[in-house]
Amino acid sequence: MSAIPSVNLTATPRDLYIGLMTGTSLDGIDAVLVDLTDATPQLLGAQAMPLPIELRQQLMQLQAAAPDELHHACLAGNALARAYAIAVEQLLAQSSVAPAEIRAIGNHGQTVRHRPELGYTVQLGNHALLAELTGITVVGDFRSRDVAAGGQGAPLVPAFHQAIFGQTGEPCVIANVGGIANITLLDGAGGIKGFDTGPGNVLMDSWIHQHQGHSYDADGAWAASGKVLPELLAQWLQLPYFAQVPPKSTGRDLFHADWLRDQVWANAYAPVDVQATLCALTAQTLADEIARHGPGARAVYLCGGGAHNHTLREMLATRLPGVRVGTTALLGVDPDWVEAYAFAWLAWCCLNGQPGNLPNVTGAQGYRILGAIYPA
Ligand SMILES: Nc1ncnc2c1ncn2[C@@H]1O[C@H](COP(=O)(O)OP(=O)(O)OP(=O)(O)O)[C@@H](O)[C@H]1O
Ligand SMILES: CC(=O)N[C@H]1[C@@H]2OC[C@@H](O2)[C@@H](O)[C@@H]1O[C@H](C)C(=O)O
Repeated sequence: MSAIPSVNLTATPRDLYIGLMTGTSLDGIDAVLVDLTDATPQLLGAQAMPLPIELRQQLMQLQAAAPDELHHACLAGNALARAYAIAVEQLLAQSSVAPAEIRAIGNHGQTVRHRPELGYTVQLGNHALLAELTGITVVGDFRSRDVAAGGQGAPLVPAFHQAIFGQTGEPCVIANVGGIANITLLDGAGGIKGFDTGPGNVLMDSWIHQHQGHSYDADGAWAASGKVLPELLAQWLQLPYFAQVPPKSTGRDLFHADWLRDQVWANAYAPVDVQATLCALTAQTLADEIARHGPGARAVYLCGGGAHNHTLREMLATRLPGVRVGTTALLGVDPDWVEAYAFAWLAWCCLNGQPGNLPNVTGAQGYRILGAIYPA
């Protein structure tokens, strides 16, 4: 009698992670579920959840000095943790995955101050409370260790971009256009550079909100109906940040509504032309830095919400003749989920004792394991 073949009914455990991102646009929570079991990571689920309006207002106020801000920051951190927990619950329900199957949540938190030159960067979000509410291990506070090591603490996505998009075989750029824009220059032979180029959508969002009441310029349609003001653009391009050599990072600390108001108050510009000029500022600063630091780039792959801004894409393509301009969808990852995906990956790095920073990008003294772990 031949032996009955044994069947292994125990499925190999998957290495599942959740990534949570609330970025400088303050538009909402991006949550992704990813499988990092092997060398071919997979995005299994994703969803965006708007931030409750009062919490968004609280967070906006915390971007600048405000009365009793420590108290309000702690309360906002708690409210964020509750909102993150809802996003996690919805993501898991939608994906039919139980919390116990998740190895960890990589939680970026909400940046309210970024002052690496003073030795600190602050991302709110009560990680301990999120671990309590979800019963899942949370890894958070990814930037502080890099800052402690003398780095900018940002951008952190270049290592992830290299890991996931590094096989294109040609020099290319991944450009994340969120509130702030950052680029990763991949030379096609393993070399990586990366830094923040300046404003992405943050000023455009603020201006259209002030003049049209919309939270953003859908597809860049309003900007497309205005004309770029060359003198105003030239004035903005004088800002020292744009001439600074990397490592460099920035945020709402530099690019905010008051800065914009100071720039335009003395002239009766048509608001629509200011919008067109702000769009050109984002495109021009991206193009200038790509030409300066990645002159051989053959393609630019956009991600972040700005990837949906057609006017911005056209302005960028015009300023980079001979360079293909598309989105990371061409590389297999939906541009809306790249950042949250990166923080799931950074949580994996932390739990596996791998460094998450690139010292030549952030300026840190060396590779560091990033993040603080709050076990389930
Ligand atoms: N259809 C669209 N057309 C034009 N712009 C859009 C569109 N959809 C989203 N955006 C822009 O993208 C922004 C959100 O982008 P994203 O979520 O990548 O930013 P973030 O993660 O908050 O910022 P950061 O990367 O700086 O932390 C919105 O505020 C808006 O300006
Ligand atoms: C301090 C901070 O939150 N910086 C963000 C912000 O948003 C874009 C740009 O500025 C980038 O430096 C960074 O985020 C991405 C995810 C990063 O660290 O790579």
